[in-house]
Amino acid sequence: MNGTATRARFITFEGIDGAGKSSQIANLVELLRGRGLDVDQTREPGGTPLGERLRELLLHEPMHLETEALLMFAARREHLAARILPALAAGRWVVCDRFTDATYAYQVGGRGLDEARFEALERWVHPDFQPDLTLVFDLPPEIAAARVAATGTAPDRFEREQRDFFGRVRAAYLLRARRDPARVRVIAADRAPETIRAELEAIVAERFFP
Ligand SMILES: Nc1ncnc2c1ncn2[C@@H]1O[C@H](COP(=O)(O)OP(=O)(O)OP(=O)(O)O)[C@@H](O)[C@H]1O
Ligand SMILES: Cc1cn([C@H]2C[C@H](O)[C@@H](COP(=O)(O)O)O2)c(=O)[nH]c1=O
Repeated sequence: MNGTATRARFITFEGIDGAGKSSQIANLVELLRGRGLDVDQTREPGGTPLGERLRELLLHEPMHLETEALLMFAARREHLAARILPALAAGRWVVCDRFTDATYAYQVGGRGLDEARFEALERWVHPDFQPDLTLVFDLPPEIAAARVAATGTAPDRFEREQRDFFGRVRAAYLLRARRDPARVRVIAADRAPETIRAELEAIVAERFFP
């Protein structure tokens, strides 16, 4: 990648559980730092001490669907105020594992949260603010489930959901991408890691370092 981007950017990674975001996030962060950029890598739910405590509840404690959506946005409000916006203002790039598209995909698409409630929360928590680029890792739920199972770690409340849940989450991500194609890029995640890495690098280069 050549050239210099003018301002710090907010880049988010999305996809169903097991889509393969983690290693590609690490690749991107390494790539950006290699360009001499200051990069803050973070995640949702989480990213702040309070957000990490909310994450524990969200991933393990049974709760009402609307409680889940409210806690996701509560953690996000804190994350924006305490970390994301100050980092961007200071010129640090922010790379985040999941953001509001995940609430649309999981709570609206997966669980059936009323879309108007989601929109009200999004408008409240971050009016006029969206990621500069969102990368949706797309793959069939059965492949993702096999990858998660192969890790051998105990599944959390979301990972224990059935295939049809992840089918709805996947469809909601793709709908969100179709609605905002300038921001959201879909990456076929059922390919070799090196192929995905190369595509990711090309997208970022084209977008920010033309
Ligand atoms: N392209 C790939 N092909 C095959 N396996 C992969 C690929 N990418 C990642 N994996 C493996 O799949 C598993 C899940 O990957 P990873 O943890 O990166 O997914 P994730 O999207 O971050 O998942 P989650 O959202 O559940 O944290 C890991 O064991 C990882 O090594
Ligand atoms: C931000 C956000 C996340 N989720 C779900 C999606 C995942 O199952 C977990 C987070 O775990 P990860 O594997 O570390 O990505 O939380 C959600 O349902 N809604 C959201 O807004």
